Amino acid sequence: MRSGLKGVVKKGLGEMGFNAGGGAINWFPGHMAAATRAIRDRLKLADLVIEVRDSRIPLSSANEDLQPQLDAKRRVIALNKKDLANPNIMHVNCLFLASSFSFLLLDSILYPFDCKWIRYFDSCKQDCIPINAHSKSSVQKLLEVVEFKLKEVILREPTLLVMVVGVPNVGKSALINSIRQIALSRFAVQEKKKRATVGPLPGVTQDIAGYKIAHKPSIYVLDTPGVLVPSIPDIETGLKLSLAGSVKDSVVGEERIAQYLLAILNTRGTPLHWKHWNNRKMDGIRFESEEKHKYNPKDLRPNSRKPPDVSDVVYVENLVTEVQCAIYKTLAEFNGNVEDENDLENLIEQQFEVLQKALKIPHKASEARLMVSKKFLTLFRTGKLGCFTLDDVPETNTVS
Ligand SMILES: Nc1nc2c(ncn2[C@@H]2O[C@H](COP(=O)(O)OP(=O)(O)OP(=O)(O)O)[C@@H](O)[C@H]2O)c(=O)[nH]1
Repeated sequence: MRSGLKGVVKKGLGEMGFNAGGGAINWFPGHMAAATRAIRDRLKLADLVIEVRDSRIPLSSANEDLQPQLDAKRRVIALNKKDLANPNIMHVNCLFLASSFSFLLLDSILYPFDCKWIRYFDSCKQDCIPINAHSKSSVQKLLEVVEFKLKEVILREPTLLVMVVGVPNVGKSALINSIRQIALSRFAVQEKKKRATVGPLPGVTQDIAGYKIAHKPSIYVLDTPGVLVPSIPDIETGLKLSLAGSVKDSVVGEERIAQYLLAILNTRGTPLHWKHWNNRKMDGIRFESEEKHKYNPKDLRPNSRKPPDVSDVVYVENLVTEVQCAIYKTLAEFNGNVEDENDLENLIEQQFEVLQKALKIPHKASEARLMVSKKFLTLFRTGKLGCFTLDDVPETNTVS
């Protein structure tokens, strides 16, 4: 980890003060403890497990406590939300299965040179496929892998159980709904059409629910509540999980998560690339901060009865451009060293100020900083700021 970022992350420990012992980020409410026990029990019966992880954090979104049990099962890791991850390392053609399924491997020519994550999981002999749970074709590819892995068992078992597990908010329910849609069209399953509940906040699913997706043999998929480990190993993993939305915002605090995001962007120099994306627009940017918008922090639109002149899409596009322009300018004009903890903190403070303006949050708003953080995080989480992969590929296992 870069030194400036490390300092900010470390400082977060003291300032957040989650517990007297040093402030680890943990979210393990009662329902998660109960769900973890139930998942462990059901895992014994599962014929195959789809472990859903977040493509932006392929390692940090693994539930480490469940790994020994998952290692012993037929498993496919679905790296979901690939549309939000860096495409260079989550390329759409990067269906890569471990050597036991080598005949399904795509020709190596199809791999972009830096398809590092896919290569990493291959080096661990772990079947993995990047997906977008909302895309039928993407889920279809996952199903092909699942069916292939179940081929032997399908011949001898009348009923099969596929479990979908993962940390909160990685898209398990969205995936199950897509699987059911595909299955209903393919197998004409005679069953009342119930849907798994999908939501933007973590912890939506609190019960284990089964959905029949095929008959002869009957195949059931089990949706499970997202579960974290009782003790997240280090603060940076906790911050990454928070940034991806797997830890409830109130556990860490939106401001701290937004500061972490800014620290990542600055130390990676990401805003310097935004200049090129927005080159045409940047010249014409007008800051409209003096306009007094009543603001609803839950979404990105002003809470005004009169709709904005421009369409919603254009409004959000302009907002994104203004935000990117503001962050770019502060970084480009910054005389300090982003690798220095104090300098980086000063820069982030400046960026909070310009963000307030760019996000059109009134100067006197009592909770302006919180509103800036919420809006900024929403832009990141919806992919409006671009695609990011926050975890680094472990070097020791990377195939060169
Ligand atoms: N961009 C994008 N968003 C997704 C994708 N899959 C799911 N989502 C969104 O992520 C959020 C969480 O999805 P859920 O399916 O509720 O996640 P979950 O894992 O079931 O969540 P818990 O109930 O907390 O365990 C929702 O807003 C989904 O629309 C994806 O592939 N890409």
